[in-house]
Amino acid sequence: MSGKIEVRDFNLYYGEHQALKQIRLSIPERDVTALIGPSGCGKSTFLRSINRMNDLIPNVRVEGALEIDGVDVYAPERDVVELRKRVGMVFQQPNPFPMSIYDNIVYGPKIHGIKDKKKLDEIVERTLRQANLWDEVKDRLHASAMGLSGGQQQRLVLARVLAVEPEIILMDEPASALDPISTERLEELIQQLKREYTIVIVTHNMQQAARVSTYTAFFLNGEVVETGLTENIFTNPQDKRTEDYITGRFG
Ligand SMILES: Nc1ncnc2c1ncn2[C@@H]1O[C@H](COP(=O)(O)OP(=O)(O)OP(=O)(O)O)[C@@H](O)[C@H]1O
Repeated sequence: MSGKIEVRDFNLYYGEHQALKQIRLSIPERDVTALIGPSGCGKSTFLRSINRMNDLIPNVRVEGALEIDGVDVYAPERDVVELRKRVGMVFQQPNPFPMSIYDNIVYGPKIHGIKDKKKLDEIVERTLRQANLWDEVKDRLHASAMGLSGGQQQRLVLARVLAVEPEIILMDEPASALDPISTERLEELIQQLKREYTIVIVTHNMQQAARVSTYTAFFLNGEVVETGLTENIFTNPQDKRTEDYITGRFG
């Protein structure tokens, strides 16, 4: 069975420096895949390759195949705007736009041509409910998003991503700037969202990977060393390097 995202012999270079080496990975649909590994091993680079965020960095070159639903993300005819609509992204630091909660969410749908006020209102309520934020903000939708707590901002960013109806959500250490309670809420949310979305999450926190993901890929020095069911990776790793990393011998 092929995955939602299929990666074969994928290489990425920053100028002369090869940051990803012969990546082979199959990422299943409607589930959570965690990318783990020590700092600098290429996790974020790989994540950004999926929605071509690396295109924004000069001198980046890629080789090999990275496909979503069997279509190459790097094909010359690929529409990058449409790609980023299908593949949303949440970063380490919550990054709401400096505008109201409401305007943050309708920003994407408006760009994609939705103008009807009733439809926009529906999108705001639906996505804030999906992000478990509605009850906390429903009385202040027109207040600035900058007044929300960090944890609320991260859920708002997620609602903003959901507003353009993506299929895949990429998360780059989404909880690393959050307190433990906000982290727990975000992890619960990831569990809910995986029924509908394909989620790929980079995390430094191995307990978090174990809690939220079904599949894990272990990266080291730009390569995928091992990939499989999270419980197998954590309890019965096949590669000595995976074992050394998950038992805390390095990284
Ligand atoms: N914009 C860039 N220009 C040049 N080299 C880069 C750039 N971004 C990352 N790199 C290099 O690519 C390699 C992989 O970095 P990347 O950030 O993907 O690793 P990571 O596993 O996500 O690390 P961390 O966990 O610290 O975020 C590193 O050697 C890094 O220095």
